Amino acid sequence: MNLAVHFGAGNIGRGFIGALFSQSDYQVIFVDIADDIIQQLNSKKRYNVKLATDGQENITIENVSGLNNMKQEEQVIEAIGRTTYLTTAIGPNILPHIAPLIAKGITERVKTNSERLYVIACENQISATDFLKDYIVENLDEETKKVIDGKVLFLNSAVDRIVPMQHNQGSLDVLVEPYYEWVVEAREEIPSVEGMKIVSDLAPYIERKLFTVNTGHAVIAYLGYLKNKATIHEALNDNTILEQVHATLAETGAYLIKRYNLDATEHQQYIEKIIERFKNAHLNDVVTRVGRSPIRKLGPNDRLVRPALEAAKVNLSYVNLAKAIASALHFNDENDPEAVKLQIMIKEKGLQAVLNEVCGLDKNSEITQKIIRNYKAISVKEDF
Ligand SMILES: NC(=O)c1ccc[n+]([C@@H]2O[C@H](COP(=O)([O-])OP(=O)(O)OC[C@H]3O[C@@H](n4cnc5c(N)ncnc54)[C@H](O)[C@@H]3O)[C@@H](O)[C@H]2O)c1
Ligand SMILES: O=P(O)(O)OC[C@@H](O)[C@@H](O)[C@H](O)[C@H](O)CO
Repeated sequence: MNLAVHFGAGNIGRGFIGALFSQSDYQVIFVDIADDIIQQLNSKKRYNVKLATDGQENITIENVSGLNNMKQEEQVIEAIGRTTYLTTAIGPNILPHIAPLIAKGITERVKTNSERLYVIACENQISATDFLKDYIVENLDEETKKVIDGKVLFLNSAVDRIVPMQHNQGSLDVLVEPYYEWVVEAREEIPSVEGMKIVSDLAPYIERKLFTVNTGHAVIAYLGYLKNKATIHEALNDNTILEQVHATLAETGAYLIKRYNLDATEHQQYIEKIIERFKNAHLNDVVTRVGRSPIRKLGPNDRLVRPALEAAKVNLSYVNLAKAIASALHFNDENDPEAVKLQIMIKEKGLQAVLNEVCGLDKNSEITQKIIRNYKAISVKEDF
């Protein structure tokens, strides 16, 4: 049986990527720092993926186990030595922290194993695997750096499945939406995994996903948060929020259609399908999860700022994206370390400096001015 080593036994790890490997007859070793999850994986050796539908269908996931990367380094290195795939779903900010251990695993592996290793970061970030590769290479000695070409293949990917926070403390089971899409960029044949779609150019897929699913999600989360809505589906019941999502996705859509020569009707259907996915009340997806890590989400290459900048470059509207950015700057969840940090930064440095430092926006640019105007409008009047 082939092996897949997956870093991050969280929602996407167990509910999507690990599950697909298991269903494709791979043995799956999850690597995580959460002791309770690792212990349960090793004692139960199985869990259920539950579909967020009226029927709540169950899929049993087997051949799974776990390792703690902080406490079981040697075992992780040994597993990397014999795995076919090494995947992650851990959050883009965590990739630099797991890279040293992966580098150790690769260093040992290439000494004895000539089989190719396939590395895929499954994160909501453009070129996440390229970033992971750079972090890993920084941790390799010169000799290993010379031999990894051809022995380790780093493949970028786009992952799409809504997996909310789980409200089942003590259980490994994961509630997921039925829809999923996993697109991997590869220019040669790679070992097959059920549900993995191979493309030669990922750019249109990842941009379409990030700037539709994740931009739309962010708009609902940040406006929902401002209007005291607990969940995404509840926020979408508010017509002003629903209208704002449509208006913002019309802006990202205009950019995507122009940039990738998409069919406008098909893209509109894609948008409608995604908004229907957001309405799934079985998911009970809280706005604080979807809005989490606002500093990351406000980054220059992420779901809000990048499409606004791209739209501006080609003279397309970004009025509603500017509103979304302004609402993200108001996200003040006290349980979210990045939200807390962002609010302190705004207080101490001012909005213009934060837009420059966090979003990479020029202090005097038109987009900065638009965001500041919207930010102030929200401060004085919450319904906009
Ligand atoms: N949940 C979704 O709907 C969804 C969909 C598509 C993509 N994603 C992306 O997948 C990634 C993971 O998201 P998630 O929702 O599964 O998050 P999650 O918080 O449920 O899972 C992350 C896991 O990583 C583990 N972890 C954190 N730091 C670690 C470390 N240093 N070493 C080992 N393990 C560590 C955590 O313990 C946790 O189990 C993110 O990049 C996210 O954007 C999520
Ligand atoms: O995971 P994040 O924090 O980048 O974004 C939050 C949600 O938008 C995201 O997890 C979606 O549920 C997911 O990307 C759907 O495929």
